[in-house]
Amino acid sequence: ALLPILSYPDPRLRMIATPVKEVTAEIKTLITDMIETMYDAEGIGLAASQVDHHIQLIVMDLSEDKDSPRVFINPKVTPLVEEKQPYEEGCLSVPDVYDKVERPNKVRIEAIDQNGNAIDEEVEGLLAVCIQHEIDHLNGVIFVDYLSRLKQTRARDKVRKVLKIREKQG
Ligand SMILES: O=C(O)C[C@@H](Cc1ccccc1)C(=O)SCC(=O)c1ccccc1
Ligand SMILES: [Zn+2]
Repeated sequence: ALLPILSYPDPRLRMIATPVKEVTAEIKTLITDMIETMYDAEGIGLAASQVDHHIQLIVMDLSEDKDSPRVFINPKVTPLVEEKQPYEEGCLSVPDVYDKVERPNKVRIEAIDQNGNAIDEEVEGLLAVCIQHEIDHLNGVIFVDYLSRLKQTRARDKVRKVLKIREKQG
């Protein structure tokens, strides 16, 4: 089922996600719904916080054909390089706002997948950028927090406008 995505500056986006103890049937259903919602919203990632479920769960799919979703539960990221690179980021909770954010672009990801198997990978590029963006969501951080006050104000105004247009479209 499609889930409603919370929009900036909704305070629920600032909640801290709790660790997943057991991958229950409910969580497996949530994973399916999040993947469907991510594709519908044309995103490459989605954190459970964005759909008002405050548990440490992320889904991502960077593939061309949108047919290889990845699930990260209780993810931990460790930078593997000192220097940070700028990358044009977007966010499904801040529609139509894109801006450069500096992040380490090579990281180690430790997590578990939906079957409880350990994930321990070194990734770089967009995958590294996206996983850090999603883990930020689990910690109540949104990419606009890294931008100037002026850009944050503009982002709030932009989201208000986009939501009004979407309401009219019904
Ligand atoms: O809000 C989210 O977490 C999803 C977000 C993930 C993300 C994209 C790009 C950089 C960092 C994190 C999106 O999918 S935004 C929309 C999108 O598909 C996109 C935007 C910019 C570059 C590539 C893809
Ligand atoms: Zn986001």
